[in-house]
Amino acid sequence: MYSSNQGYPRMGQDREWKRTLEQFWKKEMSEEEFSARMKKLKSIHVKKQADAGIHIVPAGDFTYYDQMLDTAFMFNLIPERHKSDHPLSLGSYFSMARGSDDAHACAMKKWFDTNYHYVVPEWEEDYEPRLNFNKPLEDYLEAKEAAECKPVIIGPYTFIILSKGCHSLKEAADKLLPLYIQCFRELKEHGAELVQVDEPAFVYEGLEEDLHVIFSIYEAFAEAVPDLKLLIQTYFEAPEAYEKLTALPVSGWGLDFTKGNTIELLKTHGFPKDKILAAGIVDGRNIWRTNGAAALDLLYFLIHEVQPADLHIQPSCSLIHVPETAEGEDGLPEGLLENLAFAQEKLEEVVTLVNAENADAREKILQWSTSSQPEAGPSSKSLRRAQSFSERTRLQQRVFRLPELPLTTIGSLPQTKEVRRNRKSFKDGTITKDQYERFIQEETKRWINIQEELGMDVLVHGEFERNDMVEYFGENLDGFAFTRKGWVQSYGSRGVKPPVIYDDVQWRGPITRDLTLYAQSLTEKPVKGMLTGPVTILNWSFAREDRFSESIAWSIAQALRKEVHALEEAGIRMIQIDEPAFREGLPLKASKQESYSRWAVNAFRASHYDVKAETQIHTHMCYSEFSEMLPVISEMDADVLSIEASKGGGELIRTFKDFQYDKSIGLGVYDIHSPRIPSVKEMEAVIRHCLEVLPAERFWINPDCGLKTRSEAEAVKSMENMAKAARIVRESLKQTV
Ligand SMILES: CN1c2c(nc(N)[nH]c2=O)NC[C@@H]1CNc1ccc(C(=O)N[C@@H](CCC(=O)N[C@@H](CCC(=O)N[C@@H](CCC(=O)O)C(=O)O)C(=O)O)C(=O)O)cc1
Ligand SMILES: N[C@@H](CCS)C(=O)O
Ligand SMILES: [Zn+2]
Repeated sequence: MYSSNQGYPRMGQDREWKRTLEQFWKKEMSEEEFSARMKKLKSIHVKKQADAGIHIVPAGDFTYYDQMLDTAFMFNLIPERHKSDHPLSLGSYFSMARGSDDAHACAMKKWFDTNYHYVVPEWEEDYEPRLNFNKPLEDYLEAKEAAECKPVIIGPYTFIILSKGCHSLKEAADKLLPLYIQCFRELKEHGAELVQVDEPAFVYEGLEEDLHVIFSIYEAFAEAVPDLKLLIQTYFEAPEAYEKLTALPVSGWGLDFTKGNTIELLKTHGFPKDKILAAGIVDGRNIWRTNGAAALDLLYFLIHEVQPADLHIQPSCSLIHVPETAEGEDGLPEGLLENLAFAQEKLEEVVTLVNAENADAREKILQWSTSSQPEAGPSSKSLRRAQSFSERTRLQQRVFRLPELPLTTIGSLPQTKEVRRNRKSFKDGTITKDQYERFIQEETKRWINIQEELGMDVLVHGEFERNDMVEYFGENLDGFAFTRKGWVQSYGSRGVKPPVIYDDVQWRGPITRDLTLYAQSLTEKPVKGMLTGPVTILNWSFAREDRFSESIAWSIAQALRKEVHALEEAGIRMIQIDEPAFREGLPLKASKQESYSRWAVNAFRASHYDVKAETQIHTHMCYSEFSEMLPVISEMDADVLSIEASKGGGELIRTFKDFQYDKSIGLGVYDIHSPRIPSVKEMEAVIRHCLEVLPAERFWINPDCGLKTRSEAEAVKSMENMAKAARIVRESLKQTV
């Protein structure tokens, strides 16, 4: 048996990777120094895995930004707008990721059901990809002296399925096939024996239709590089069409045994003889110790199915979804640390499992947490507002008297260095609570004035008091614990520190009321109260696994409802309950989606169902493909839903129209994740496209997410352009009346 890994966290224990990237972007470091530092970090990650005792260490998982972007760049899928005199320069690479003065960034989407965002590869018309360089090979050559390595690469099916702009799977596959073959040949020539080919898209239902293309791809690989062992890696669910798929001419399969019915599939259909099984036994998506007894049972079963020499034990997916190590996390509630396993601890578990024939190892395994099957907690109920949307909207229009195409923002305003430094000083005790709160108030006041000057119709307080939209609520509710360094990459250099839900969630008292009221006291215009919704708090935390998700979401909703009432009683009349993770939590298998949608909608509605008809409830979602989820989103019954519309907004709105979505829509007219400032014309065009589909009274105008990552100058200029665009359109609407 071998121990193996699929991918290592990139951030670095002290977020060295993030800091290196950001220093380079700020031009505080030369390209040579940047490359040298990144190379060093890459080798440290390889060494840490080898030192943990992992036999087969991945090479190629390290990136400067994102693995899908790397693959697109390697295959020369560089959109024309990002090409420069040196098309293979870091300038082009980061321009694709983050945009540049004259080129908008490539889109970002959630990676399956995770909070990690990948850069969406774009296929331009008639594009002919070519192999610019061989990234897995370069990383393999760098790593192979330090460890036994397995190059990893995103497989062609997944790469194409997650791309946009290609006409057909077949056509794109035909173009990519020779490039993959060249990659594989070069790897083989340089000594690689086994390559991990990530095909997580094999878990999607509907795969059957594509099986003939998938077969033709992998048959071509088998013919072209017969001596190289390809191991297809799937994760996050059991693969579809298991029996047919496992007949592919590859050397092995990586399967996730922590999700879906993978074990049943093997029990029913067996595992193909003489193939490698890379068994994902240690959950790569949570931070809990493995249930030792259950893992041993599974291991005994697998040993009977597969020759030990063909059995690799590994985490269920890449470890980029968990923090690097729990070592040093000594500020947690008593008894919690012993139950935690981050990446390093998970690798130790893998190594111990491989040694399970040794009695000491077995004893150790049996001491790991024995969390039982989840117990039922409170279950959700279907509660909803007493009045229909049309009744509510009539009353609300009388209260708010907003202009056509009302202008607003999504909540957060720039979290500048100064904001973060002040919070750090408060946490370190170098400034007092009073000083910190005064600073936050001053920043809020300054930005209320800026928003007034820019002509926003509905203002926000700016969320300056929040480290993160989930962590902050966790800190102010009972039942959550916080790590010091539990950072997980969210996109590019940005990280989140998901709180740990380890106990019953309870409301302690008003969280957002005072600052929202303070902001409201400074302006005649409405200020939106700003909350993170129950489903998002759940999905972006590491939740206990001895309760069903439905019960936890329901408890969070009960706590948030008290916050909603505290705001309403204080006179706040618009409340936004953000649910950006609502779509992301949707199970990957269609057959499991209905149950999730039911309890997720119930939790969202339970958080506010008994507010007054005049109280306007907003919600916001971002970076999601939710057109197929519109019936569910409509059931959430929010008065206003803000969504991304800057790319293909018109088409998206058409989907809303076709579905007869009847509530208001906030058009996210510009992409906030890029430092690029969109022009008035661009945003005007987006608004006009949407107006071709639905009338103006249905729309609000806003950015596509919060502005916390932007600098003050970028935020002000973009908001100014957005307001100009809205006013131009308003004027032309008046003239056509
Ligand atoms: C909306 N999004 C979110 C997602 N998930 C969340 N949990 N939260 C989200 O908001 N998923 C989808 C998207 C992803 N978007 C983002 C956007 C921005 C960030 C981000 O900016 N992350 C920050 C870290 C934020 C944070 O928690 N900050 C803390 C700690 C700050 C810190 O690092 N302090 C320094 C000292 C600072 C100084 O002296 O200048 C230190 O401790 O060393 C805080 O503000 O207090 C990031 O930097 O990556 C994430 C996801
Ligand atoms: N209100 C939050 C939503 C992010 S999804 C923000 O503006 O940052
Ligand atoms: Zn958002």
